[in-house]
Amino acid sequence: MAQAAEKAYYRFLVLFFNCLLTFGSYFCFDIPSVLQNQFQGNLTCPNATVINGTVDCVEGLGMSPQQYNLLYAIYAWTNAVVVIMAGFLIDKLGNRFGVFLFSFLCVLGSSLFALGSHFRGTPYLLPLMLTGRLLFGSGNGSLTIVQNRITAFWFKGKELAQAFGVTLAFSRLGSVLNFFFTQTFEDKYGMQWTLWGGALLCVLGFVSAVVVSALDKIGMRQLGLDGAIAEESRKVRVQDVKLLSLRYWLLVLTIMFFYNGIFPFIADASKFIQDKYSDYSQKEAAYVAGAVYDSSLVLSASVGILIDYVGLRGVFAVACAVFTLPVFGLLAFTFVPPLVSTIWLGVTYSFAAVSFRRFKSAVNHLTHIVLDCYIFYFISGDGFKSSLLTCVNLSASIQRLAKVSKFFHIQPKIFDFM
Ligand SMILES: N[C@@H](Cc1c[nH]cn1)C(=O)NCC(=O)O
Repeated sequence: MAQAAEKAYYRFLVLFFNCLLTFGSYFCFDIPSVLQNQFQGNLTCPNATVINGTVDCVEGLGMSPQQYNLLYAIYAWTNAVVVIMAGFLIDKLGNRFGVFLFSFLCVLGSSLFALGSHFRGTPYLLPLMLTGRLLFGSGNGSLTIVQNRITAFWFKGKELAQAFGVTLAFSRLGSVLNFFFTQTFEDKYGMQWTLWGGALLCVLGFVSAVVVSALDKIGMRQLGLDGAIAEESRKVRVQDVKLLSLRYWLLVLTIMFFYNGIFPFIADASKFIQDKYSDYSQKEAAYVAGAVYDSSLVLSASVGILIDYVGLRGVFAVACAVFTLPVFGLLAFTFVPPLVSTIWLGVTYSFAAVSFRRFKSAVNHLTHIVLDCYIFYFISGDGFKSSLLTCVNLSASIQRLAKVSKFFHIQPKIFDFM
């Protein structure tokens, strides 16, 4: 008689909880962007006046723009560094250990971040919130790697492309809902409850980690694969990195510079829109900024099918980098409604993300490293130092790339492209 783990419902159950792993952390990642006004708002508003129904002083945490951007930079740096070690750790200790550890780090990080907001006006606020983002950054990127490994294992040779599409869509849904609801929630319940709400969504991720681990363990045992996977993982050699071609590296660089423009922009987009285009409320500005993720959510699946059909991933990646350039021109030098720019950015982002993700979990690992480094590059303006670090990260992470690709037997696909 066929075991439960061999049936379709079992792997779709795994997929459902696997998707929930990152839903909350993606939601949390951009909470600061929606609430940038409050993060940078005044500690008190003693002489506030109301003009046309809006108060001219926003009460908030009193951060400077630099301190606000540091929240994203510290996430990016720890994410980038930890993801390198995470790869090796997961290889040695397994997916189950990975989901527990990294989803726990997300919970811890987002909780510390929320706790920090209670220390408004004290010297503890920034260290607590930065430590929160640091721990959150240590968990989130690495969690996506384990998530993709689990999807790849359960859907290898079956509905793999669709499963990756659904996983990505679920994460995007987290981002989209953040830009739709966080401001309304903050209006009603205040900043502290909003941040605790984000932490609660990360707890949902942790609960899903428990369920996914259990399903994975039971299923692997039924399939008699537990030992085989560990053995395969140990056989992978670091020298395999030499097999990656110049064409592959060029694609990596393209995506790296591409992401450099996307996430730093989203981090500051809501406030930028309010500052530059005077007739946008905070809520409207968040909707417009979130349109990058909205279009990505809507398009990812169809773009995936298109790229699977026509191939040319490298061409798509380069083309969307080129077509993104005018967006920043529009935003900087014209008054064309910003929704045009954010939807446009969402379209090119979808093509870039999908064409890159077609290299499966191994490359996803690399994506996180490169894009996160470049968030710092953008924010700090310290190009040389961060470029150096990125190179170090790249070479270290490519070792992991070779490992993971072998592990999932996806090398033939990668080398097809090259
Ligand atoms: N580490 C995440 C950061 C992120 C960005 N938006 C939501 N979370 C990441 O690198 N994601 C890659 C992606 O394409 O979403």
